[in-house]
Amino acid sequence: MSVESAASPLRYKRLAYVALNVSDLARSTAFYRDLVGLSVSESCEAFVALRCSRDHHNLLLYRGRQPGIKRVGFELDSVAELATARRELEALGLSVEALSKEELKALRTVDALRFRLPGCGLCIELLVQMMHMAEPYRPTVSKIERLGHVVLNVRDFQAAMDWLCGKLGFRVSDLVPEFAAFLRCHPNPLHHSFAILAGAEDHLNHINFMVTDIDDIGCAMNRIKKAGVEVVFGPGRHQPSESIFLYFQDPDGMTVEYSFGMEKFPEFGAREARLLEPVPATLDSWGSVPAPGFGKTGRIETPA
Ligand SMILES: CC(C)c1ccc(C(=O)O)c(O)c1O
Ligand SMILES: [Fe+2]
Repeated sequence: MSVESAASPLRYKRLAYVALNVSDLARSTAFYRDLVGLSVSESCEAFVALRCSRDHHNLLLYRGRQPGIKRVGFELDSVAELATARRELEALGLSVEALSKEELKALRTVDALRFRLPGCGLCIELLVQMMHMAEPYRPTVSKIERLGHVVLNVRDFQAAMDWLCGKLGFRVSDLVPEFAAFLRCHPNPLHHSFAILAGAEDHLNHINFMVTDIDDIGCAMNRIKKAGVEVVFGPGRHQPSESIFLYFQDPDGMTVEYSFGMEKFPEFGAREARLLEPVPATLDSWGSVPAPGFGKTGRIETPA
């Protein structure tokens, strides 16, 4: 299995936000605010916007018939880079959607486009400049550093790899052959902002928030258990990114991860992707075992 990434004109600044469909907007808003520790920037007819940074939103919650992932947004550096990305995506034969002025205004974003990842159909938004809020994000129950990554299970692992790394400019940081690929959105230095796992179905596996302190992991475990929320994996340490982690379930059963620590890569001269042994210790060197509900719930929204 190849771990090569093709040179691509697509250059990502960072993972900016994830949009989820939830069955009960008020219940999920309370969960992500009070237990996860995000702050609500806005609640409008279409969505609730929450953040863990100066951005207007790092998480958007939409009322949806089936819980799952609606889209994921990556920020690019400039309007010029967005124009390059549009040409590149169209040259790849993808159908690129422009956002209406109204939607850009509602999303507090200068410009953006959307396309779907062939295969699983995930809607990917590329955006430029989300509004910075006047007030800094004030951590509450946990010192969240950023929205860290999004992980999907995909039926056709190799096809997803070919698109993401062969055409869309993601780089492989680590590969567990035929099982998992941890991808960085080059030239962003984080070990992974996106990952795919081989699965029987296409679905969301989990979303991740990175915390600034190991105590945030320990305190979260007790806070979450006390609230009657199921811990579905951990605490433990991942070998790929070297992070310490804890996974728990949101009110719809979608999996949320907190992690502390992550390897960073330079833009040039980065180490090669490693081939990691497909054994449980690769995923957790402390030896915890995922519960049956880990990473199971979350439909990928595709057009009706
Ligand atoms: C168990 C899942 C797929 C996993 C494995 C490794 C890392 C990491 O190295 O950071 C993750 O974040 C994961 O979610
Ligand atoms: Fe993760």
